Amino acid sequence: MSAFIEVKNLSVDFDGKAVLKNINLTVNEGEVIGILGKSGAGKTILMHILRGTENVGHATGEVLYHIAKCDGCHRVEFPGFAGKKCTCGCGDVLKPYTVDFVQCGLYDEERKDVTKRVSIMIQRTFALYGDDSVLTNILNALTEVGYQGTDTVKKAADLLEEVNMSHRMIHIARELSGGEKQRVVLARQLVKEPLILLADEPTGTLDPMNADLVHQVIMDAVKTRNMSMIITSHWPDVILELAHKAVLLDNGEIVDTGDPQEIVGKFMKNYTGIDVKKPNEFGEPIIKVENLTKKFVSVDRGVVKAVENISFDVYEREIFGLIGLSGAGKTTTSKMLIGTVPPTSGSINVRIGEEWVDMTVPGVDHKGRATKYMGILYQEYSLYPHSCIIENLTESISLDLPYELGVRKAIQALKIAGFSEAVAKGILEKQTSELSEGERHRVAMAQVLMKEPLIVIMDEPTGTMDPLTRAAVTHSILNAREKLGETFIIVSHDMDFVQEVCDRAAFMKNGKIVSTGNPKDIVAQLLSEKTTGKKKTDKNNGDKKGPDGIDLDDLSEKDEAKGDVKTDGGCCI
Ligand SMILES: Nc1ncnc2c1ncn2[C@@H]1O[C@H](COP(=O)(O)OP(=O)(O)OP(=O)(O)O)[C@@H](O)[C@H]1O
Ligand SMILES: Nc1ncnc2c1ncn2[C@@H]1O[C@H](COP(=O)(O)OP(=O)(O)OP(=O)(O)O)[C@@H](O)[C@H]1O
Repeated sequence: MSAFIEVKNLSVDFDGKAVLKNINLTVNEGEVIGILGKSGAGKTILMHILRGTENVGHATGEVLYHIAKCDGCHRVEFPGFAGKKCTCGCGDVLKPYTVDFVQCGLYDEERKDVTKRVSIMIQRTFALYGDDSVLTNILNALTEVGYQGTDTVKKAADLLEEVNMSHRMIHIARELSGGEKQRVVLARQLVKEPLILLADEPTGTLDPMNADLVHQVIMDAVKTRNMSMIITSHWPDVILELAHKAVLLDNGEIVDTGDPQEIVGKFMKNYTGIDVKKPNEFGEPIIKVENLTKKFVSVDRGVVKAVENISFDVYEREIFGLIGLSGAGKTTTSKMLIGTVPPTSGSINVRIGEEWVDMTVPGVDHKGRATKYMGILYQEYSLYPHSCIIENLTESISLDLPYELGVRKAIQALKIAGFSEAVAKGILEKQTSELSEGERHRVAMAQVLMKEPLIVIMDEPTGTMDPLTRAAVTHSILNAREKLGETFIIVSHDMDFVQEVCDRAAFMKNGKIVSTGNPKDIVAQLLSEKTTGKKKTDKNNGDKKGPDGIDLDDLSEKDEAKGDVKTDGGCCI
């Protein structure tokens, strides 16, 4: 295998602050490299440098793409093709070239020839035309790369088949579930016939079953197309399953490279588990939910029963988990709890002090009396982009405190959200764009905590966290509960987190709560349903294992049966 990319002594800084330090890395033709590292380690910066379509900080060193290129049509192939006839059929012979992304200007043709064949999937961002159908999204992608074949529609259909999305061709993109969106993103990227796929946390916020489906289609594409891939994931299992070689990035430096098993072991060596004791007893009920139902009317799906007749109590100081596959009704439930989505029927009462507040009655004198003591971290959180971090944690959320007190509280809240004291102090004056995705997510968590809520609802709080950061946050949540007596409702796909942090959990399926109890038992129940339908991918041969594995199309039909698509445009009834 020839070296395709060689990164030599690459360093990147922003105004003198180093974020990548002396990186050396080789990616061979068809090789899959997994990058592990804590939040803020520099994974995304490295991916963007390799993508080569934007200037990222101030870079020194070399990022060499060894390629074979046709002088006539500018087609680029792996270096091993040098001396062979051009693959586009133009008749010219491919010649060896090396392009250095550090030296070469952003708009230089030689760089653009290479970046045309580099694809990226970015964490938490579904780069799709939301109002267009899935098919139109792929046709647009073909137009964008200048595809002029007479078989454009067939080509688009083939790509959708490759990512197992043939059954969703005419669906509107924004109405797809997260896992489906990610598969369409992949199809759009495959249009470029990439030599390398840069996958930055492609499945961070998906439930285990959808994450498996996405990994499977990514891996199948990598095998059948003989692409190289660099994948970052905070789930060590993903690296174990997909990568030939792993790299451990820490604080901008590569501290180890080698066999994925060995590197994952090193990454996890400081993971000590959680030693905060959970209490056996809680206070009186603080939330009472009875026969709660929410129906939406959707243009293409008619009436969707997002939540159907659920009842549960949450006790003061309890950490209560809501788990279930994508589309089960968890987010809708949490939005009804905080009062942003009105229920179709049923009741939600929240106790503030000695008084019960009916959350179904709007107005400051009704549900408003409770909502000011409740905080929610949305899955699709956002920060104020034109304010720095300390402003985001104070003025922007109308917290009127003397500056020094604001800073003190902000540092406390950032520590609960998993930042060390030194890092918390260091980021206060930074703009949100200067933080990594995981760091921004944890600032949003701190923003919720700044308002001293009695009840905290967190929707997918660990989606962007590596296991070590997650352990720090688990610790802090348990400590916060012990010291401050807060009550938490945690909606999560992260089964380890649910088991570690929650006192009790409810399993939601098709809008209903099917069981409530000890988090370990509830997680086991969800996972047993997942494994019944799981098909594994082997990184070495791409075969789909498991005679009992069910077909992807079967799974999709199940998704459809449970209404596994979101419709922002749907209205409430
Ligand atoms: N535009 C920027 N200006 C200054 N610093 C930045 C900028 N973008 C990122 N950084 C810093 O660079 C470091 C690495 O960021 P990066 O996004 O690569 O982290 P990451 O490993 O991908 O983390 P995560 O897992 O949280 O996404 C972080 O400390 C971040 O604060
Ligand atoms: N505004 C809406 N209009 C129409 N249908 C909706 C709307 N919001 C949610 N739904 C549907 O309700 C069902 C439950 O969605 P919900 O987001 O609550 O599930 P979830 O369990 O939180 O999923 P995820 O884990 O993917 O966030 C899904 O079928 C979803 O498509």
